[in-house]
Amino acid sequence: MSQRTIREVRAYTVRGKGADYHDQEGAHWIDDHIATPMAVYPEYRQSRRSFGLDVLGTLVVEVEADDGTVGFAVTTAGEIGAWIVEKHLARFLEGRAVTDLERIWDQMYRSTLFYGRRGVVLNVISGVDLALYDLLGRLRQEPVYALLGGPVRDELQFYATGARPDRAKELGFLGGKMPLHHAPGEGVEGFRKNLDALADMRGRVGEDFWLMLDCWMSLDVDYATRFVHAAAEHGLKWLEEALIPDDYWGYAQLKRQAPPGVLISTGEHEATRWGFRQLLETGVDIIQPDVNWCGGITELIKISALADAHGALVVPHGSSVYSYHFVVTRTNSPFAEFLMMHETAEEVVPMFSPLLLGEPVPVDGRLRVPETPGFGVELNPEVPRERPYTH
Ligand SMILES: C[C@H](O)[C@H](O)[C@@H](O)C(O)C(=O)O
Ligand SMILES: [Mg+2]
Repeated sequence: MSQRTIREVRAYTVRGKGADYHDQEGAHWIDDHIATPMAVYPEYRQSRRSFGLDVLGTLVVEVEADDGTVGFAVTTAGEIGAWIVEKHLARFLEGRAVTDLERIWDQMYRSTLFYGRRGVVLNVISGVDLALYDLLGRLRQEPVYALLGGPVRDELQFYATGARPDRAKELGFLGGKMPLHHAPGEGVEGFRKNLDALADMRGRVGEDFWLMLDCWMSLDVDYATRFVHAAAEHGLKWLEEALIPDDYWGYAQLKRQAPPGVLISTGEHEATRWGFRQLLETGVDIIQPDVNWCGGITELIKISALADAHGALVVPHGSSVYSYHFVVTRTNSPFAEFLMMHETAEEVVPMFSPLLLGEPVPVDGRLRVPETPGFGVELNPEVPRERPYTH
């Protein structure tokens, strides 16, 4: 490949499903009275959309090389993300070599420190970084996993996240992770209902199937400690994201107080090597960076190495093909998450459906990552998109 440069960067928005998988319409298990940090306010307990979980929508970043080859990626950042790409970040890419991944990442990060560091800005940086990897793969005619050192295993194995771990077992997954439904504000009755739901599912799936609970930042240390001890009796494999992401001290305390045998996991709302350094120092067992949000693959490489040195597993949150190409290259990521986006979590559907064409899904809980160049997916031309800003 002769030295290619980047000709143009473009940002588009898409509404409904796609990379913002919380942007669903109608009844869906992912918005059915799930415990959240907003559950301290009773009026926001039933629906996460009621407090705006779906406000961002999907961002599509396209990066075009000087020979017309286009790489792209999708993430959760919507119109605000499109503005950041077009009005701020494009300057660090256009005219640069397509191989300048480290310098471009570093300039995007340093130049946004005064309003960035985490959250939506890191979602956007991730989207740009992933689009660059996609472009590089397409230009070299190689899958992204080959750019990352090649696979360490022939296929991925998945656990499923959704309301129906019993169905996940029938579909061949390693385990099932359910949302916790009741937050501390729902009192003793809520605590009991949370435990009953776990006990009931344990009864349905039998003794050996992995069962995990996702608390989506809703608990406090006292509740989480009491709950994880009670849940250990029902063979809980891990308790996920029990506390708000900023409470590193709480995670350290929870890890110290948790019973041996139940793992403590977190990190889907954490970003960058510095955020994960703080998290790893708490002693948590599994970190769950989302490659669409934590800084992209350029940053996930660093986060993963840091986790390996701390003896922690890296099991990335969701993010479909963007995770699969990474997970298959790392021994400290022995399995992956599959988020069940089917309304009742009874069937396997592509996570970002209908936005991507060629998005692979696990069969019998397993997947051989396709060898197609880049991330191996295309944008579905039938999904309407808009370019709200230009530069
Ligand atoms: C099911 C959870 O509440 C979230 O919607 C999901 O994104 C998540 O936290 C996960 O781990 O998949
Ligand atoms: Mg989670």
